[in-house]
Amino acid sequence: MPHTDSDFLTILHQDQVGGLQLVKDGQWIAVKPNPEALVINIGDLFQAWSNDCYKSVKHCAVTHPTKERFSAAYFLCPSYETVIESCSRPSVYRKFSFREYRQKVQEDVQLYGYKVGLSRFLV
Ligand SMILES: O=C(O)CCC(=O)C(=O)O
Ligand SMILES: [Fe+2]
Repeated sequence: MPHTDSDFLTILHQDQVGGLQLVKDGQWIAVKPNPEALVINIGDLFQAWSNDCYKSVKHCAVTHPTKERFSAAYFLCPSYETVIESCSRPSVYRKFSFREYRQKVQEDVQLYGYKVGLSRFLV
């Protein structure tokens, strides 16, 4: 399922089977598996905090037809009370708490079946 992560940063490890894909310049590309390396994904909060300077990457994990794949993800999130606001002006997004963000994501998924994400918080 293509998505962006609703956190600040994701630290990811995938084994040699691979399967992680991301969108670059409008095209899906496979992330070359390297069991010796960690993949660092920028999340939605990082994007908002940087005022869109850094983008939360759209990605997904696809399974191999015959080989089992293993991946482990660590989601770096602030406390729910943390207010996300960029110090750059003009600000692309209104300030919001992580709690508010998570609630909105959950609400949208329940209502529409998908995450709307940061565009809900555009100024
Ligand atoms: O399994 C993977 O390589 C990615 C998993 C992922 O994107 C996620 O859990 O948010
Ligand atoms: Fe993800």
